[in-house]
Amino acid sequence: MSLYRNSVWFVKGLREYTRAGYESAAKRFVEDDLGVDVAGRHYMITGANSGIGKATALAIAKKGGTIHMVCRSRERAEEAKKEIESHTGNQNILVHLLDMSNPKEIWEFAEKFKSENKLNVLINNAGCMVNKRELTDDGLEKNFATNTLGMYILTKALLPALEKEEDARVVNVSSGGMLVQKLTVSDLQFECGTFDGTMAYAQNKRQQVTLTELWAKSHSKIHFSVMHPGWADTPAVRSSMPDFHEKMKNRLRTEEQGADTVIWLSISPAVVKYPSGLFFQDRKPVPTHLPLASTHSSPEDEEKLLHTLEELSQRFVPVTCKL
Ligand SMILES: NC(=O)c1ccc[n+]([C@@H]2O[C@H](COP(=O)([O-])OP(=O)(O)OC[C@H]3O[C@@H](n4cnc5c(N)ncnc54)[C@H](O)[C@@H]3O)[C@@H](O)[C@H]2O)c1
Repeated sequence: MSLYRNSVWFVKGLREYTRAGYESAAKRFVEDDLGVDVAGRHYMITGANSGIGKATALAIAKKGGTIHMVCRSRERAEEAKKEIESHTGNQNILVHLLDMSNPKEIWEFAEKFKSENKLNVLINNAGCMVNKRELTDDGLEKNFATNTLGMYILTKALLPALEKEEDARVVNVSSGGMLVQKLTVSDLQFECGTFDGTMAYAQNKRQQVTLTELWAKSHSKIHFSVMHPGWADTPAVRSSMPDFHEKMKNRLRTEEQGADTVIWLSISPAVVKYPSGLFFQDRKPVPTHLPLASTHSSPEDEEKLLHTLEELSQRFVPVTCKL
């Protein structure tokens, strides 16, 4: 079944996820959709110093939005901030240092952020594919800590701030790779069997889709979406998937093409015509399962994911945030 899923997915990818796939899809884009001025609105983008995150930050800064860049490295973040400022003339670009694999730091950051800022749109873009099973200082598997638990805690902690604002949105940058995975909740940190970084990443990205669907149901004041950027030529693809990059480099999307749907979901008034909780590719909702792939999960498993993440995340709430 896994061979079936991988083959169907790769053929689909060659048709849809490449640069040619983007160019073909872009023929139906409505130009006016991005014709908005978002001055006064605040956008938080995780992993905003490179790739799709930076292209998103640049485009939204051009439209006048205040950008909160959430990054790990001060040096790389400051360099990207300068580039965004000089390209756009927008001076409302703020850098926040945060390691998305450190749950305690995320809780602390979100508490402080909420007390000092407003937030209209959260863009969960930071992500990683670590190919060997590595643990963080907290003993968490690195892909899970960054892609699932970190994203869960940041979103959870910022929901009250988002709920206070008009037209609040959460945009989760997942991956079409999740189509090959069925949600697994019994082994969230990949302790059993042989570790496969690509599959761990795809499982995390499936979890992001499930979380988006669940949050959309329980938080009606916020518009949630999750998306696949296509296959874009970014530092992550170059370093984590060197063989794939080598074979595909002439067919990959640019970072801007990968970011297009993130930008559209974050700023366009056209988006809120769609129900909350959908999975998008090239400005269009698309199915979250491949045909005949048996990847549908039970409502019990989906609830269990939420419950397990909530329980785990609470272990890292600093005393100051509990007061
Ligand atoms: N490029 C693609 O083809 C592709 C395809 C599908 C999904 N994606 C997703 O797009 C998103 C952006 O990736 P990209 O391709 O632009 O790669 P990238 O390497 O340019 O960007 C990833 C960003 O996440 C940041 N990041 C990673 N771990 C972090 C941590 N612990 N704390 C803080 N920041 C952290 C990195 O520093 C970087 O800024 C990711 O979620 C990725 O999974 C990309």
